Amino acid sequence: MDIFKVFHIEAAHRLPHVPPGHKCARLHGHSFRIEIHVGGEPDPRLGWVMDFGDIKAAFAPLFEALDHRYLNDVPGLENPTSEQLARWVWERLKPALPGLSAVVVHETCTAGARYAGGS
Ligand SMILES: Nc1nc2c(c(=O)[nH]1)N=C([C@H](O)[C@H](O)COP(=O)(O)OP(=O)(O)OP(=O)(O)O)CN2
Ligand SMILES: [Zn+2]
Repeated sequence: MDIFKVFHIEAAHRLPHVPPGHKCARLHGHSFRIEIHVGGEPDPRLGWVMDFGDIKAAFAPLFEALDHRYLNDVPGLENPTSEQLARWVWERLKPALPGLSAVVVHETCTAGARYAGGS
């Protein structure tokens, strides 16, 4: 079973390593949608894998670090692509949320990245 909780983050960024003239070199912003997925078997009595509220509590420090920020200024996000953001969230959330199974970052309605550990 895989459960998920969705967070919305407003943030600005620019991509410093794109080719000359690429639009994403310019400062711009997104309403990022971040899905936090947790895997496991539902507890037989409670009927849930874990309380969605506990996912929210675990993600809270990261929400604070990302929401209404210039992502390039956040340590570890100097090149804030969707891929790097998904990995950044995973690495910081996994210790607090051992059942974490995937981090999905929607940068726009049509584009994003999914990270589930590994490469
Ligand atoms: N692999 C990646 N490619 C791009 C990333 C990224 O993080 N990983 N980021 C960008 C830009 O930040 C851009 O804001 C989003 O790109 P894009 O989907 O091209 O944005 P559009 O809104 O213009 O997309 P359309 O659906 O074509 O209108 C670029 N690439
Ligand atoms: Zn962008």
